[in-house]
Amino acid sequence: MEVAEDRAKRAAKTLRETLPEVDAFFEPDQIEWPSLFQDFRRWMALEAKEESQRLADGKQKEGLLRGLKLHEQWSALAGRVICQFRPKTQGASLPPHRFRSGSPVIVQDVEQNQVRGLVASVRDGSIEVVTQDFLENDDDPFNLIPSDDEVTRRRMEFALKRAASATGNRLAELRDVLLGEAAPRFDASASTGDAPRSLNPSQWDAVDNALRAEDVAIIHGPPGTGKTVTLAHLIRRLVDRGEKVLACAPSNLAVDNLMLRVMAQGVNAVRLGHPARVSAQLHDATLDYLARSHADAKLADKLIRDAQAKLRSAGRYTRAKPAPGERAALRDEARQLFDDAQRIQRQTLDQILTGAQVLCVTLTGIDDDLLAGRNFDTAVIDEACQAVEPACWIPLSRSSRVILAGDHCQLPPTILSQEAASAGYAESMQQRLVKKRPEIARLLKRQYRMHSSIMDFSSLEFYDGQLEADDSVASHDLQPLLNDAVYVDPKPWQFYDTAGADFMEEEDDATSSRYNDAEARFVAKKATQLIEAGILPAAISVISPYAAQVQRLRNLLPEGVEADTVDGFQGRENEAVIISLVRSNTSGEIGFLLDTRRMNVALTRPRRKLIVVGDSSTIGGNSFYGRLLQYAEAVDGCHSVWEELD
Ligand SMILES: Nc1ncnc2c1ncn2[C@@H]1O[C@H](COP(=O)(O)OP(=O)(O)OP(=O)(O)O)[C@@H](O)[C@H]1O
Repeated sequence: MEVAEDRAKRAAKTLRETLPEVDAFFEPDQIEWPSLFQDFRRWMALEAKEESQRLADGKQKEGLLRGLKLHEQWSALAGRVICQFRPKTQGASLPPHRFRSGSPVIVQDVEQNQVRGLVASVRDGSIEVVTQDFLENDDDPFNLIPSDDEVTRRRMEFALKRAASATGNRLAELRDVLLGEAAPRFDASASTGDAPRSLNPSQWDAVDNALRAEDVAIIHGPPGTGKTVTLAHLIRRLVDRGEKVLACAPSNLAVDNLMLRVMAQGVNAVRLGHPARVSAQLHDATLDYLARSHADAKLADKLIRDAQAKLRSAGRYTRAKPAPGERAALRDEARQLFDDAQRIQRQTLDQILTGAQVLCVTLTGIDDDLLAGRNFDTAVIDEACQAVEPACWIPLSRSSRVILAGDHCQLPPTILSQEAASAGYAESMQQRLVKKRPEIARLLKRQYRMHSSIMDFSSLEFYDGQLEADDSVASHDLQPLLNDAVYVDPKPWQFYDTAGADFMEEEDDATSSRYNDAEARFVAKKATQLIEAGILPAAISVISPYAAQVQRLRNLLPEGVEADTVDGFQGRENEAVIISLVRSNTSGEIGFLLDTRRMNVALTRPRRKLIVVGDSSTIGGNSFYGRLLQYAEAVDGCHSVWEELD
C-alpha cells in the first residue's frame, strides 16, 4: 500500500509536471529576499488565507462539481491537454455550478491529487478543462473546484522570485531602481520627435518623458484626462523606434480598451488570454484565433485526428487476440503524431508572437510557459493603481523598462484581507514610486469630461489645482438636454442637505452595510424630476459608497436609471450623476467615506450635472467634507431637502 510520504511525493510530482513554473517552489529557498518582497509574500499569504476562508465559508461550495467521469482527453494547442468531463450517469446534465469558459479550476482525483486547469467550454452535459498534461487515474471520479486566484498567486510569487534572484543583468538593475536603491535614469539627449497635434501639451510632456526614461516613468492621469489615448500614442512611438512592447492592465476590460486604442494607431497587436474573456471586437486579434486560422493549423488538426484514431483502435475490443505489442505500437504512433502536432502548433505560436509588435494581456494572464524566454523592451501598465504591486512585477520581470499609467488619487486595488490591506498591500507600485520619486511622474492636466465647476473641487483637493477643463466641456451643462415643460435647476453642482429631516442611516443585519431609506426615496425623486425635464434615464446614474443603499436604490429608481457602488462605477461617466452619501448619525461617524479617494471617484463621474445628497451635521466634522460643504456654498449649490419635502 502506498504510504503517505509516497503519496505526498507523487502529488508534488503531479503538480510539478502540471505547471513548469511551480518547479521553483519545490527547490530549497536560497534567495535573499528584499524586505519589500518579504512583505509582499506575507501579504499574499494573508490574502490567500482570507480567500480560502471565504471559499470554505461561502456559498462557493455550491459551485463545486463532484464525482465527474473523465470521458475523454486529447492533446491541444501549446502542448496542453483538453479533458472532457461528464456526469456519471450517461446523458445527464451537469448539476448547478459556477464555472464559465475561462474559469481557473482545480481538478482533484480520488487520491486528492490536484492539477490546475482552465475551463475551455461548458455545455449542458459536459465541461472541458485545459490542463498541462494528461490526467492519471482516469477511471475514477474527479472533482472540479473553482480556483480563481491560485494561478495568479503563483505567477506573482514566481515573478518576485525571478526579480529577487537576478544578478548582473538588466532585471537586477531595474529591480534596484524600483526598490529605491538606484536612481532612475532619463536620456535628456534622446530624440523623441515632434509633438503630434492630436495630443495636448501635458499629454505630450508625459509621452516625451516616457520616451526618455531608461528605467521607469509614470503617467498620472486624473479622471477624463485621456490617459489611455496618451498611452496608445506612446506605444505607437515605441514601436516606431523598433521596440517590442508588452501592454498590460489589471483587468480584461482595461486591456481591451487599451488595445482598441493601440490598434487605432495602426499598430499590429496580438491579444493573449482566454477568448471568452476578451471583447468580441478583438476576437480576430487573439492569439487563439490567429493560431487557429494559421495555414499550418489544418495540418496539426489532421495529425491530432489521426492520433486519436490510432488511440481508439488501440483501445478497441477485438475478437481475435491482437499480435503481441500491436496495441503498444499503436499508442506509440499516436504519441508520435501528438508530438508532431504539438511541435507544429508551437512553431505557429512562435511565429505569431515574434511577428507582433505589441502583446496585450492582463498582468496576471502572462503565461510563462507561453512566453518562454521572450523579453520586451518596454512594459506598459495601464490602470496601474488598480493592481497590487506583485502583479506589476510579472510583466516587468521580462522587460527592460516599465511605464506605469494610472491615478493614485482614485481607488486602490481591492484587498480581501484587512490585515494585509492595513499593513500596506493596498499601496500600488505607482503610489509607492510617486511618493519616493515624484520627479519621474507627469500629470495629465486637461480633462475632457466635466463642467469646470464639477472639476474644480477635485482638482483643488487632489491635484494641487492643476486640472483644466477643455473648452469643449468647460461650460457644458444640462441646458441643451432639457425640455421646456418642466423646470429643473441646470446648475452643474448641487448639494442637498438632509440635516434635521430625520433621514437616519441603518445597518443591514446580514452584510453590515449601511443604508438610508428616506435618502434613497429623495434620490429617486431627484432622478424622476430630471427625467420629467427631458433627461434620458440612461443619461442618469446614481452612485453610493454602500452596497446596501445601492440595493434599495435599484428598487426605487425610475426604469433605466442605473445605480452602482462607487467601486463599481470607477472608470465610467454619465451626463448626470447623483451621489447618495447615506451616513446620518449623531456621533459623526462616516466609516467608508473616510477614504477620500473613493469620494474623488464619485465626484468626478458626471459630465454636466452632479447632485450630492448627504447629512451636513454628520459629515461636516470631517475636514474634507467640511471643505466640500464650503465649496457647495461657493458655487451657490447648497440646498436643504426641506425645500422639496411634500
Ligand atoms: N488630446 C485630446 N484631444 C481631444 N480629446 C481627447 C484628447 N485626449 C483624450 N481625449 C478624449 O478624452 C476622453 C477620455 O480619454 P481616455 O479614455 O483616454 O481617458 P482616460 O483618462 O483613460 O479615462 P479614465 O478617466 O476612464 O481613466 C475620450 O473621449 C478621448 O477621446
